[in-house]
Amino acid sequence: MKVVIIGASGYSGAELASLVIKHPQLTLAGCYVSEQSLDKGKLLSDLYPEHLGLLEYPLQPLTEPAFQAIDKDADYVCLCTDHKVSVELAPRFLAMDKKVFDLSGGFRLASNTDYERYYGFTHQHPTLLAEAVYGLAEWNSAAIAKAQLIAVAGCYPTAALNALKPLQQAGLLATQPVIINAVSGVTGAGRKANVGSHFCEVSLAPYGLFNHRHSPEIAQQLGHKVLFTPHLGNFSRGILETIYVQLKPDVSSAQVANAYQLLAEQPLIRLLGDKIPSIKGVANQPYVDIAWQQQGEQLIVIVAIDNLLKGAAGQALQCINLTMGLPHQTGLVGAG
Ligand SMILES: NC(=O)C1=CN([C@@H]2O[C@H](COP(=O)(O)OP(=O)(O)OC[C@H]3O[C@@H](n4cnc5c(N)ncnc54)[C@H](OP(=O)(O)O)[C@@H]3O)[C@@H](O)[C@H]2O)C=CC1
Ligand SMILES: CC(=O)N[C@@H](CCC(=O)OP(=O)(O)O)C(=O)O
Repeated sequence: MKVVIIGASGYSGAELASLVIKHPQLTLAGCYVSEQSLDKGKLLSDLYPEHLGLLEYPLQPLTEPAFQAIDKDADYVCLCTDHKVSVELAPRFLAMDKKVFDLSGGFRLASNTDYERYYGFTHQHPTLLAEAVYGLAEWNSAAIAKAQLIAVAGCYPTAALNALKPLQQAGLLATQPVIINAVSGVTGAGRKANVGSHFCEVSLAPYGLFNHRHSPEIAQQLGHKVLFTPHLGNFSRGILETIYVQLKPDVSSAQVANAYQLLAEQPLIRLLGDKIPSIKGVANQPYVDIAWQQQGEQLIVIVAIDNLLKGAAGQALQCINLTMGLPHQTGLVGAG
């Protein structure tokens, strides 16, 4: 399959390019940036010297001739662009009958009202919200395999949902909101310059209190209320979430362990038992690491992912694998 990446100069786009190029059954058919991009014409490896010798791909401006070339040459289009840009671009590629993998939040929520409230824009293609399949690979694999538009799950939601869905499905959550405290590395904020993610400014601080766009995404997919607070930490990549769960009365530790057995055979999920997940354990890895401890009705779940891999490019590749009938981990673990 031939894959093009729109927004290839960004952190998630470049990560995805580096995965596609090593995948045994994919060809990287083009790397695109905006028509006005300061990076157009540069090689991806000029921007990311760690990929020297691997990503010698020119960054092409997304012009009308580029759209025609994509129509002719590509099977899959990956949008590694801002939400609003993705909302504009996806219908164009869907009309060309391409499969579209959108890494933004542009098609993840069901309601246009939530776009206005949490994203600050009115969705221009609300009918596609019902058509888009949520790309949380372990939980939605059958629908992803058949979908034309995949809304790859958000980074914080990927960690939270893998940690909480087993408990929710087993009916173990009490009615109180689940409290999610999350810390992300700075690549989560994207590559372009901005004071908030400047080296000298970042320490450790919460943001998006009560109104982060991942709150409705997690609640919608979990079917349970959450109180989600992200923090920005002074490291490059990785997300760690400490999640406080009130269990229903008399839920035993065996019931909790049984609930997580649902994930035990998943190749990209690691249940760590009595080891504690950490950023170090997942940085540059495609896995979700999960562990928990229980005291009576209180459960603390710790979950960690790499925001650019399982939280973005890795999960996008996992979704591509599913549409091709390949195992989840092809191109992500070992020789594929
Ligand atoms: N970083 C992360 O950890 C994660 C990011 N995501 C999502 O993925 C998307 C990309 O994020 P990230 O990689 O961090 O973003 P970056 O800001 O690092 O990259 C954005 C990319 O989009 C390009 N771009 C901007 N405007 C256009 C346009 N009109 N047409 C084509 N290309 C354009 C940029 O290049 P240029 O401006 O030079 O044209 C750049 O290549 C976002 O929606 C984000 O929410 C999802 C999960 C995790
Ligand atoms: C540290 C940081 O700024 N993180 C971003 C989330 C990462 C991202 O781009 O979000 P999606 O997974 O929804 O695409 C934020 O809080 O908006």
